Amino acid sequence: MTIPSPLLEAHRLGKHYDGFTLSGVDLRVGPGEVVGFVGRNGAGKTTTIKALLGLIDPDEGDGAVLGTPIREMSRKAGTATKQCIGVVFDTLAYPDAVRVRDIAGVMRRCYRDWDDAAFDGLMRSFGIGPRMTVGELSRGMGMKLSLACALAHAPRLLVLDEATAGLDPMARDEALDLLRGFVEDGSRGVLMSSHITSDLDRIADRVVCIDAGRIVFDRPKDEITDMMGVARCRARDLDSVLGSGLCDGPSGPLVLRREYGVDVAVPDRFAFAGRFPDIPCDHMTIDDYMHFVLEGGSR
Ligand SMILES: Nc1ncnc2c1ncn2[C@@H]1O[C@H](COP(=O)(O)OP(=O)(O)OP(=O)(O)O)[C@@H](O)[C@H]1O
Repeated sequence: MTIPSPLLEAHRLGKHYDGFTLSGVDLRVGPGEVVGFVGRNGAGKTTTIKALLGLIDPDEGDGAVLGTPIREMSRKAGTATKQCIGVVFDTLAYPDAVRVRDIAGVMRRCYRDWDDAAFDGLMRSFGIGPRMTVGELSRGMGMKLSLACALAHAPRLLVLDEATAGLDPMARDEALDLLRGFVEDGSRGVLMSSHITSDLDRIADRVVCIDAGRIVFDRPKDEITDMMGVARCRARDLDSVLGSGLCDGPSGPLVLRREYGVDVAVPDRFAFAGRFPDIPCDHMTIDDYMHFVLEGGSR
């Protein structure tokens, strides 16, 4: 089976700032994929995204977006590629006095494949009138405007940095449906950084976690949420649970000590339940798994 060319890829990407180093970052978004990019505040998500989009120069490594090398993204070769990328950061890039309809006017001139009907339809469904000014939009409405702009120029790749942060639960549902629909034909992809891991539980195909500038896991989401479990053990169960061989992850067992007992990450919760029917084993969320990887120990 041939692996389709990635829409976005980074190899050993690095960037040094005073007090922070991004190092050895590998990342890939394939056609048809929604990739969730998670990590604590200051872990390096935005730095990675900016390096991929040519907004900052990486010090090490390389990568490509829609086949264009990332070091070309800020040059002439990147201009055509940028026509095919939709980017949403968590801040609005438009001045307060500009009306929504005027933004569409500017976008129409910037993007070859800009689709007025798609933009108008999205704005209607988001409840944002064309005469509203940017200054009149709430944070969530601003996010919706950015998302509509990103989607209405028919991109092949969407890069979203905390784009669902300001949305209420209903609007988030709507935005997640749009993103799922966006990748449905199998040719387009989404890279989405988010602290709202429940959004990623719902729509991500893969989850990549960065910590202190390094990738700490890159796993299919279903492997975490469908297969893995959190065994709620008492201290006296620990030796038999860890000795069973049913809790060994890629780098050994992952254990989190709690006030009431010990949580153990379980790669296959069905096998665990068969062997230890009396020990409660909950399904794992992305949040749980991040806690295990970022804060857990081996015992
Ligand atoms: N231009 C810059 N100059 C110096 N340091 C910077 C610069 N940009 C980012 N940093 C530092 O790089 C680190 C990573 O920042 P980054 O914005 O990539 O984190 P993040 O994972 O996106 O965080 P958050 O979840 O809070 O948005 C931080 O310590 C930040 O202070």
